[in-house]
Amino acid sequence: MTPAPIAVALDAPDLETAARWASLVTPHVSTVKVGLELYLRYGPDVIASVRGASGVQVFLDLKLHDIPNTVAGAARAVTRLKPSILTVHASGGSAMIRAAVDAAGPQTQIAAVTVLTSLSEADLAAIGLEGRPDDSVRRLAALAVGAGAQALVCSPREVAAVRAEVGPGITLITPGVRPVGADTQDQARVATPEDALLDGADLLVIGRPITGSPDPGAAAATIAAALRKVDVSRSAGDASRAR
Ligand SMILES: O=C(O)c1cc(=O)[nH]c(=O)n1[C@@H]1O[C@H](COP(=O)(O)O)[C@@H](O)[C@H]1O
Repeated sequence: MTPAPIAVALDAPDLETAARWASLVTPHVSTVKVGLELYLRYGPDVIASVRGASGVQVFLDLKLHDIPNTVAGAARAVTRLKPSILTVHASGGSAMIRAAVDAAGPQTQIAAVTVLTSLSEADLAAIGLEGRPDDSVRRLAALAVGAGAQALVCSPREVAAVRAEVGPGITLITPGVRPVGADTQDQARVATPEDALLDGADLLVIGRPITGSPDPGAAAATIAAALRKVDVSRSAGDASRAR
């Protein structure tokens, strides 16, 4: 069966746990995501450990955010690890995003994180981004694509608006995904896996709803099966769909 378009966030305190989660979920999902916790503790070797024998795609989520020269150097430094995706913050600006795109190897897509899914409208106002999150997300999405980003990270709440803004060729990645009834934890802008897919997401980042389960393999399989039932022909922007 084709693995579901899910990147499981391996936010684990130790490598053994991360590698175990990766091996349990990889029959069901296309991608595993290594973030700051694992990478800062174990360094580049963590990539090979979680990739294992399965050859699953590895998404390296370092959320680079610095001056263009520094980000280019950092992107070059991880090129040999061949992550399928590497994140940068879109708010680093056009020149920084362009530098990352130019420095990343051909096998790595640069994904620009628009507005963190943990931020509510009030949080955004407090950092000077007044108005609806959609507006900031759309503006940053357009900027990032203009700078050459091939992928964007946004919440599933905005993914339809972002798809309308950037068109079909850009990979849209949505964290902030919670199955019905799951605890939202520190995520502020969330939606269900089914809604994220229907609204045009290409890859769903899901961590604790899978890794916090007593059986991460079964949790991944359940969400993957639910996504297989989604009729993506009822696609983004279908205003008739109840929200
Ligand atoms: O870039 C990301 O992956 C990311 C961007 C964002 O806006 N929000 C967000 O939650 N993430 C990551 O997505 C994962 C979500 O994990 P859960 O909340 O456990 O499903 C974490 O690893 C976050 O670092």
